[in-house]
Amino acid sequence: MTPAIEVNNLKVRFSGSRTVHAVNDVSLTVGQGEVLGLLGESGSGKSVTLRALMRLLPKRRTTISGTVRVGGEDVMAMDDTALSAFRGKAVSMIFQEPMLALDPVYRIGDQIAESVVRHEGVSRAEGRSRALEMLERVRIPSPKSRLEAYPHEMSGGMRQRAMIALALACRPKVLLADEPTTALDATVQIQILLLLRELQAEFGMSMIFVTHDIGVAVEICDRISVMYAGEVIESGSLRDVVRDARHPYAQGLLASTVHGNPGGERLETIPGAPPSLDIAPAACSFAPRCAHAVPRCVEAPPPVAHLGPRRMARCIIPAGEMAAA
Ligand SMILES: Nc1ncnc2c1ncn2[C@@H]1O[C@H](COP(=O)(O)OP(=O)(O)OP(=O)(O)O)[C@@H](O)[C@H]1O
Repeated sequence: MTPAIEVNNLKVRFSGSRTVHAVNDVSLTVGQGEVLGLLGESGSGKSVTLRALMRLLPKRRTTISGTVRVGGEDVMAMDDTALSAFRGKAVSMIFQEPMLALDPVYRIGDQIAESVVRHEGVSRAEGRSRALEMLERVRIPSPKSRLEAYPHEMSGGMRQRAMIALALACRPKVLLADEPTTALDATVQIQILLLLRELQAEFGMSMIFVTHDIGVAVEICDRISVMYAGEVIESGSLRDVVRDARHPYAQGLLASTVHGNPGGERLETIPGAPPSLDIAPAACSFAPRCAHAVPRCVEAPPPVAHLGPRRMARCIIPAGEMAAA
């Protein structure tokens, strides 16, 4: 079966007052109906990767290479007309800040109806009835009267639900979620995660879910790719990565969270800071912070250890090359 999303060797570089190698050779595959978590600390390139998939990056001073296929379609080859049909119909995106998706000057019902009319060519009345159905699906209280509300008249959690209703109104096959629950308090966060998981299963959507929080990833993801300094350094099933991470950075990231450390031992932090992204990595980006690093780690790119079907780590230790180094 064609994967829902296939990214190969994606590279994104920004050049302005300084050069930023934000995404370095990222490859990802998301199966139909699968939820992939993109996990990593701030600045590791998660959002840029997600935006590249929808071609939402600024055109000026941005260099993108690699291939991106969504539902088998070559996204990099799409012209503006194809892109605007693709966004919101085949693939939708939700954000931490709902006002990036909602227009402050239009009523919620009109925004959803307009999107359905534009993408599906249905009548205005049908668009309105889909808007009502979607507000009901995301369990917004008093959905009929909320059709007439402006975004600023809603609470944060309700705006988040309205954004999800808008994103899913045209039943996209793929949903890209960029930390959609990070700004919410814990109770609302879990409600929104459960809602997303329910809608994902019901609509059979594939998803990439960006988060820096392993606790959130555990609630919603089937698979995990861990990013560090613009690279995917480990991928596998949620269970494999959380229980048996093989890359020293992934191990450190998990040991620094309660979820990765169920024994309740003292939480550890990783000493040092991520590297500057002004040059493309020529060796292991984590080596300067890695307790296991040997000279080879700073001299050449790390080998990719294939640890099983759809399971990999980019490090000499799982690759079994430590002794030879
Ligand atoms: N338009 C841009 N121009 C220049 N640099 C950018 C641009 N967008 C992102 N960057 C840089 O690219 C790098 C990766 O950013 P990205 O937003 O993908 O990180 P992230 O992992 O999503 O972190 P966060 O969770 O903080 O958003 C960062 O160094 C960021 O400053």
